[in-house]
Amino acid sequence: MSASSDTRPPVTHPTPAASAPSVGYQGEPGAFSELALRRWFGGSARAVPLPDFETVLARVRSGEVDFAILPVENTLAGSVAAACDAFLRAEVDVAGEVVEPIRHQLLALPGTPPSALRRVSSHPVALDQCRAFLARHPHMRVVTGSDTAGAARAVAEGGDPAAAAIASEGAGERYGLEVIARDIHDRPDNQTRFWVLRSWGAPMAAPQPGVSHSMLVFETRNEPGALARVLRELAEAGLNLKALTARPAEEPWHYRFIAEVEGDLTSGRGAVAIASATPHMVRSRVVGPWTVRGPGGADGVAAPHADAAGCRRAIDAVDRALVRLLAQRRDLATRTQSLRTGGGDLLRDPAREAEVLRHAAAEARAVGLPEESVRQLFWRVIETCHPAVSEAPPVT
Ligand SMILES: O=C(O)C(=O)C[C@]1(C(=O)O)C=C[C@@H](O)C=C1
Repeated sequence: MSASSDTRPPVTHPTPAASAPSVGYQGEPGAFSELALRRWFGGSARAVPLPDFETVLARVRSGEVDFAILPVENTLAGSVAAACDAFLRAEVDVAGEVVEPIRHQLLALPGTPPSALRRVSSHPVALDQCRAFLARHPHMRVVTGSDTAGAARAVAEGGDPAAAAIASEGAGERYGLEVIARDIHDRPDNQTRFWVLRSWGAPMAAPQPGVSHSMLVFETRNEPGALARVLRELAEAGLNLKALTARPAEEPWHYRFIAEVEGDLTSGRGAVAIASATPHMVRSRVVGPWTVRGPGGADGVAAPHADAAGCRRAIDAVDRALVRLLAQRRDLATRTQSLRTGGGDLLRDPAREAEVLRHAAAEARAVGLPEESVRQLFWRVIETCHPAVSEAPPVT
């Protein structure tokens, strides 16, 4: 793989006309996909739980939901095959990517001693991330279910003290379960990548900062070197190959490849690479570009670490990102002010400030932060972005 530095302008990020988009996800409330969609869309988005990946894709394709979120790869369990296959069958666009830290908890009815547990259920991809824990507890029979939060709900509703589920702490809180064993995933830096999907042709809005990523979906001729020739065109264009996924095409022993690269395949050297690779491909389509958010993503938030020094480095990275976001916010606020006043004196808008504080409080509630404290912090944020605004916050 070759390194690349992306100096192109920011990727255009989709935002639907409505301020609170609807976002479909597979699973039940409390699923990791719901956490991921909150990271991308914030607390005000309407999360729409759906039974399976096919339904998620069908809903976003038909426009019944504005966006969808799809788990595509986990650092321990690898590609989420069913999600990739559903994506390959649907004509949808990737609008963004979220990298979400995944922390699994063993959940059971409150007061259950660990020795009483006989059965543990969860999504198979989640079970794959907790292999060492499950191997250490062979007295628990492993049962696969259709999602983590659904498994937690079933334990709560079933009332069986021998039953446990593996799911997020949030799912445990939602369904009134207790954490019996904490952080049981095989590595502390466990993460999943999710694609944010939209139907082709959905409106695009404000550009987002960050490195753009895009993908080539293709099939090759069944001949020696066909895949290597396509990949060489990408490498020679200086595009870093981030992930290569192979899924079976319908015809026996034929494959469909998803090559994800850092860079834009729709313009410049990326488009030239695609033109050169075309003779080596049977079918192909380019998807994206999009930006990445979350640990290891383009917004610079660091991954979780096992030791305190690693955590502090991660905190430092988060703090740097926060300050950069503040500078970005100040620039936007300054521009808003000048558009509102036609370049005149700074003018406060108490109604808008109240709205900003309300949004921040809603966001805080969604991620479990103390609302009042975040509200006050945001008053200081408005102040910091506008030194001229320094009075007490409006009462809402
Ligand atoms: O939204 C605006 O009109 C702004 O000027 C930005 C902003 C803010 O920082 O959020 C700043 C001052 C106004 O009183 C209201 C909001």
